[in-house]
Amino acid sequence: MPADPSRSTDPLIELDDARVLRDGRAALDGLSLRLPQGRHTAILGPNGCGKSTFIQVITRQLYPLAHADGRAPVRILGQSRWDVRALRAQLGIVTGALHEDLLSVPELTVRDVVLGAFEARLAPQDADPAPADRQDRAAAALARVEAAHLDARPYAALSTGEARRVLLARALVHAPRALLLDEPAAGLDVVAHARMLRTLRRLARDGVTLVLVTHHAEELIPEIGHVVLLRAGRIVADGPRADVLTPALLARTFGAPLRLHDGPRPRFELEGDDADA
Ligand SMILES: Nc1ncnc2c1ncn2[C@@H]1O[C@H](COP(=O)(O)OP(=O)(O)OP(=O)(O)O)[C@@H](O)[C@H]1O
Repeated sequence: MPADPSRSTDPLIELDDARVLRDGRAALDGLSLRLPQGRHTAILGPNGCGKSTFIQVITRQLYPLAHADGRAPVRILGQSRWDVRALRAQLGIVTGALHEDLLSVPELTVRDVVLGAFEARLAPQDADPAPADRQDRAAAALARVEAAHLDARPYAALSTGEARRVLLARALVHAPRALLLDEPAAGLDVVAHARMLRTLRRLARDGVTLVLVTHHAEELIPEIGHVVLLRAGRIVADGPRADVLTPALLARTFGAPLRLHDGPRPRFELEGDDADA
């Protein structure tokens, strides 16, 4: 990362012909993408299109093949190499995989989970108790997502909706400029779902850039003005929301006649779908 990445005006995420093989097959097949700071973007596509692979590339759990000419296939804020801790301070990440990892340590409290972000670990280990400024920031991050009351609860005992808010607080504790969110409202009940979308809208309006990776239409909150459609590890379309979410491009992406009813509560309609069939 640069000496002071907080001043960088480089694109948030750049992929240059990124190719990732899994079991010998291309999960990302020459993906080129440029997501600038300040633009809320959704990466949308069906199961298996490469969304999780994309996230794992950003979190450095997977690496694209190197280019023969030395070009970097992935850059974040202009850097092709980055330290995980420095990255988290710029780009908070909320994924189901992180949730699973946190569940593997049953004694963690919610406060531990948020404090762990300062050390890029599941739980804090540097000092016990953590320094007062970190405690204050953890409390503020929990309050920001209306989860202050969960502070002392065991993370493993939370409901899905509560845990999702805590993950969001953990991602926000560094006041990152951007959030990378993997299906942030999936699996939540109707109230938790609406609350999560409301929180995301507020964060977007507060100036946190959102990069949302999803196949759920309802997560396309109005602040998302740019959409990238992905199919089989390739880009089908990349452009302004209204230009991209067309029946023709959605059909090409999902392989079926799909229409988006856009608006405050976007939803997909599969044409010809008959509940009695
Ligand atoms: N651990 C793995 N080993 C081998 N192949 C994998 C692995 N994980 C994913 N793949 C393959 O890589 C491709 C992209 O998968 P990926 O999980 O990135 O898609 P996705 O869009 O996140 O799907 P979903 O919406 O179902 O989570 C798929 O063809 C998938 O079968």
